[in-house]
Amino acid sequence: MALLVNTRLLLRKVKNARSLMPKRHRMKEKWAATLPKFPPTSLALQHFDATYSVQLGQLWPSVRIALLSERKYGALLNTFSHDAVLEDLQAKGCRDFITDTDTEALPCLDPESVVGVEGESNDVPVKKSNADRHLKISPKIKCLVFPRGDITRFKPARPDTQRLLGYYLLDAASVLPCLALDIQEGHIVLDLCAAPGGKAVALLQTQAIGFLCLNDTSVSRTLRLKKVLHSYIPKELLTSKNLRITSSDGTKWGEIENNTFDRVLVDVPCTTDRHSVMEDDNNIFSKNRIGERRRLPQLQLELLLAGIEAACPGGEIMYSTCTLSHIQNQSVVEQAIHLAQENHGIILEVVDLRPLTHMFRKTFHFAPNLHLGEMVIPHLGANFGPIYMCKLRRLT
Ligand SMILES: C[S@@+](CC[C@H](N)C(=O)[O-])C[C@H]1O[C@@H](n2cnc3c(N)ncnc32)[C@H](O)[C@@H]1O
Repeated sequence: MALLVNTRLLLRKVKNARSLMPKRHRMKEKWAATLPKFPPTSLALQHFDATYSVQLGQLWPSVRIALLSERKYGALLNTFSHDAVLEDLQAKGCRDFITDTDTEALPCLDPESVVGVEGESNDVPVKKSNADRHLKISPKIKCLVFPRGDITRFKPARPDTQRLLGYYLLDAASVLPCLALDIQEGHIVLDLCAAPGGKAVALLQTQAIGFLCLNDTSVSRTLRLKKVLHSYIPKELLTSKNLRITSSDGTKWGEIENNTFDRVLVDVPCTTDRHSVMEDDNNIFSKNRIGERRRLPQLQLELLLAGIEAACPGGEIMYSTCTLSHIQNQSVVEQAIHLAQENHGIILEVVDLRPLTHMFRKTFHFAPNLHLGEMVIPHLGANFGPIYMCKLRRLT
């Protein structure tokens, strides 16, 4: 009898101890022998330690700590909702980081407008635009954040009388590519990898889009995207007059519909660094996804090239990821600029986003001196990102 009681006690202790363990060690009903020796989160961290310590140098230890700590969210305000959500969130201490900016103009931009690309392919010259000192930012997009160092969590949004939710929770830095895309009245816009739809909801807040094409190759994720749209956007704006939703392979888009769109968002699949070091589920560093991970830069390049072809001459393309990886960020952009010219005769310039980083420097930490594009790097005081973005303009 005593033995039975002791065993029960022991089992209860093990159960309690398990609930205190990090998520990766809490695999449901699995015996220790079947747990992977190196869980994907450890493999991801090993990989990042090896590559990012070289790439980011002295910055890596602080970025690493932030990546492994609780992330910060932003509440993208749904301006279609009838509830007084803005006032409510402001009363809780949040501020709209988009309107509450440093209005002081960017002091001086270096006059250099044509630069070489860093790395081995330095023979490819990249034309950089002369930066607009004052960025045009849609006054309709609002994203609320708690102050620096405050990691209060947002409550889930509630539906209003029309069943529309008041805000969409996301990494506040992922609104930046949407702001920088600079949607103007009547623009025809393509979001090539759109699911689950956070950025699409942000783009629609501008209320300026003439026609929006949303695409994602995954059928299940496209269904999620449709659900998200119905939870945030009034149904009269979700008709075939304004919107098309498809589940095609985005790499083939340029062959079907080229020279068409004023603005193209290419928010590609990537190693999703924060997820990869925190969650074992659906982790691209798991052993059975090695091939998929190795193919990512090629897929990203093909998607960006398709987006470039889909844009019209004069149109603008935003490439974005949520990884710190140089190979998935700057290298992809460099190669795309080169191949667009070689294979399709398309000449591109890189749009200087320094006015944007200057404007939002109170809210985000940006990587210093990036040669191509801009990147929000995680920081304990403002734990957003990583988000990389690079904007291209078609000159021909
Ligand atoms: C980073 S997520 C996009 C997130 C989305 N933009 C948002 O803001 O919610 C990348 C998406 O690319 C999609 N994807 C992967 N390969 C693709 C392809 N060949 N064509 C189109 N979409 C693809 C994935 O299904 C995934 O939903």
